[in-house]
Amino acid sequence: MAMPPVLALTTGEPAGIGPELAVMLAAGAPAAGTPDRRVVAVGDPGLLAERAAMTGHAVEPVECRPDEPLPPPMAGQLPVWPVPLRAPSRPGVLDPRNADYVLETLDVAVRACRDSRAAGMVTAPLHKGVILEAGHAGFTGHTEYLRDACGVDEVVMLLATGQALHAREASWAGGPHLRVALATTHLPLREVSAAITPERLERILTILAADLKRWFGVASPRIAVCGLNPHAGEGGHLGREELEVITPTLERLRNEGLTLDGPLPADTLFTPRHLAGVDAVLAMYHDQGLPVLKYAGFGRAANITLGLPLVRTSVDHGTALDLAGSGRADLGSLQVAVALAAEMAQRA
Ligand SMILES: NC(=O)C1=CN([C@@H]2O[C@H](COP(=O)(O)OP(=O)(O)OC[C@H]3O[C@@H](n4cnc5c(N)ncnc54)[C@H](O)[C@@H]3O)[C@@H](O)[C@H]2O)C=CC1
Ligand SMILES: NCC(=O)COP(=O)(O)O
Repeated sequence: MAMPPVLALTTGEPAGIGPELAVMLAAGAPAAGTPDRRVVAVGDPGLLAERAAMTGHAVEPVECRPDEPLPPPMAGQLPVWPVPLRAPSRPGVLDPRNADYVLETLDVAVRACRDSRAAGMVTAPLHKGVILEAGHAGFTGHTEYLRDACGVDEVVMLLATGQALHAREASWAGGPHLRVALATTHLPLREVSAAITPERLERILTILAADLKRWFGVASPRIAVCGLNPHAGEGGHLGREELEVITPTLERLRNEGLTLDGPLPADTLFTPRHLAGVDAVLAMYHDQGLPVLKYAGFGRAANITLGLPLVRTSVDHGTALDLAGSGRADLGSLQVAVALAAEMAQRA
């Protein structure tokens, strides 16, 4: 039987803002221009009902079976594929007993995507620290968890904001319309240099170029690559990774047909002269690229995992434990992430 094209929204860390954002999404009208995809929350229906009441939203979670079509849409109802909390959850108070709950919501969504019961998954934020505390050694985030769950060798974290969220041909032409990808994701800074290998850069750039074409319709992507060191190494005086690893790798990939600028000093790459005509920037590490992206569009950006055999988008923020239960969290990034997943699902 043909299934309705739904997006699975994992509701994330139960003590964070994810559950109330799911409720707020169900309470509001779809963002303008969003392709018609229904959202089914993945999480504990009781938790969602409690957060709806706490934040003053008249939203009723309706339990549905993941292997059956959703009931007809009704205003004020939020369909839920149920996953039971392992322990009661209070806003702002982390409990390692719920780590398995959070991971199970991801497993349910991945299975639904792989079985074509969902057109894609959108993830509300989880708390990496509490999952590690619960004993899931090596857990570093959705991106790496989904890589392993899908059995692929490499994935790429890309954040986008503004017009750069949408499939189009035109490259950067001014304004806060950025796509920023990362060569390394959740690594301590002291381990970044060793992780910047020719093999990793080649895998990341190959996926990035292919998925800019696939998901964003960029026919011949041009990617600007940051150096690792100040002034891209200052000719080897401030670090040798550019000379020994990054430059030769870019050279080899150019010979294979990729259009790559750099390595460029990261402090000047994010200026109009260097961004003009660029389709994405590759930063070497998390806090080299993401502060710029978040300055340009925090709350209106989405995170996309490239290289997966399924559509996954996410919010640009974390669990915001300080806001959980208050109803004051900004819904903007989740709306953007849902709209982008719906758009990507049309191209899948
Ligand atoms: N997609 C995901 O699952 C992500 C998870 N995280 C995780 O979240 C946890 C907390 O991370 P932090 O660095 O504290 O970042 P955070 O994004 O949770 O909070 C940073 C600041 O932004 C504010 N903020 C965040 N989201 C907001 C929203 N929707 N509306 C209004 N204000 C908002 C918070 O109140 C706080 O002041 C960490 O465990 C981190 O790993 C962080 C980023 C993404
Ligand atoms: N800063 C982005 C981030 O931490 C997102 O991580 P992930 O859980 O989506 O892998």
